[in-house]
Amino acid sequence: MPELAIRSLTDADAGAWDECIDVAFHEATPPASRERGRSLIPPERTAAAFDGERLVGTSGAYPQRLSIPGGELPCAGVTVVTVLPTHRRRGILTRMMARLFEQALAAGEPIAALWAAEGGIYGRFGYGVAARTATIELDGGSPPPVRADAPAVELALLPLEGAAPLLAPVWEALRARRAGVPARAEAWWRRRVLDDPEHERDRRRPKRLVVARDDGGAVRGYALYRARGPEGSTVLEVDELIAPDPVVEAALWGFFCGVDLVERVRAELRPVDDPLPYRLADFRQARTTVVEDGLWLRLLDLPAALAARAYATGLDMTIAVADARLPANDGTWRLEASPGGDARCTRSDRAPQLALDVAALGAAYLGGTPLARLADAGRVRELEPGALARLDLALRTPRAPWIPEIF
Ligand SMILES: CC(=O)SCCNC(=O)CCNC(=O)[C@H](O)C(C)(C)COP(=O)(O)OP(=O)(O)OC[C@H]1O[C@@H](n2cnc3c(N)ncnc32)[C@H](O)[C@@H]1OP(=O)(O)O
Repeated sequence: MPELAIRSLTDADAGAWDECIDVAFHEATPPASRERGRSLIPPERTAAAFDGERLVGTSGAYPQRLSIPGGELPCAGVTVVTVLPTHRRRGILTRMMARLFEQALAAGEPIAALWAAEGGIYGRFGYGVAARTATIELDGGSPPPVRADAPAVELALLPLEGAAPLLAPVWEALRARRAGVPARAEAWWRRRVLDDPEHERDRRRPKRLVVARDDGGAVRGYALYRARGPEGSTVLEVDELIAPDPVVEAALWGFFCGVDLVERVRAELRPVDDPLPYRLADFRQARTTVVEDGLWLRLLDLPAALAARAYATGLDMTIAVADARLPANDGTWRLEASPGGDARCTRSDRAPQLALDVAALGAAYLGGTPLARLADAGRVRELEPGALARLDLALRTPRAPWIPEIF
């Protein structure tokens, strides 16, 4: 049997790369979308696995900046992980992931994140579910959100083309408010968010953009949405509704409550603590129909990642972390933090007060998964009474982390 080799993608391999992804995901991606998919991953951040001359596996990483509590961190946004069905379960993903970790660390990315195609794949590689997402549905023609203070915003429908500079500041404001949100480059806006090729519509109508502008004309919030379904049972699918100012957000939801000839409004990828039900006169008017895993997070450089985030309380704690795949993370760490200030994470000889594996720490890192929940699931061991509650409090954030897009 020929030896397996892993190397970066070259132009000559592009066709086989696209084909491998289509076969593994059971898709038939049109050429323009294939090219676009490749164009956003720097070639040196790709890994193609070869069995002799044949390309049998793909993986890549977007160099992202992910918002974390109190700031942001460079992050490897892992994507297009596939292995041909003829070559599965021979360790190809395992080898690609080891290479990806090495490259991310070399690029100064202390964390990696991904969306998982299946829930059973990535825990073994040290990823934990750091941000979950919810689907919310409303009946068409529902009463709008109740607010005492009427918003001084004007709603306008705008063309998608050229909208990126208007929307980017709103996205940035969201990143300052919630952890888990990747920064978007101009090309990402243009090619991933605002692009609307007909072959990708999946029987839905064109993507539309509604913005909320303030008195000065600045865009303070926006929503991208589409209609689906036959006349009489049209569903408006809200792809993205972003408005860090709660009053502006209420105005945009009011827009969706008021569109005529709509049976239902469905918004996927909402935060799990979406305030919408609390805005409505009838709490049950907004139905949360699905809650599922969203962003899986992996600490690659554990001390750098833990020192980079802000903590809600002061802390001086010793934690034992198990990490079989990245031994530099494995062992006992002392985490010192002042509330809202600097943090330090250093190796320690002291007896650990808490023990967990790196995937559980990844799940808790953005503040979206209480350690107590992980402890109840048998994933965290409290070795000194009170340690669990203290670390839990320090990791807590006012809002749940949110990943509003799949990458
Ligand atoms: C971020 C993303 O892109 S998510 C997309 C993931 N890709 C897909 O779902 C496409 C279809 N599936 C595939 O292409 C492949 O089956 C992959 C990529 C999921 C796995 O690739 P493989 O080369 O078969 O994985 P590999 O042989 O390295 O397996 C490593 C371990 O993970 C386990 N594993 C692999 N895939 C799965 C799975 N889908 N569910 C549960 N366990 C899995 C293996 O059993 C193995 O376990 P072991 O270490 O105990 O022996």
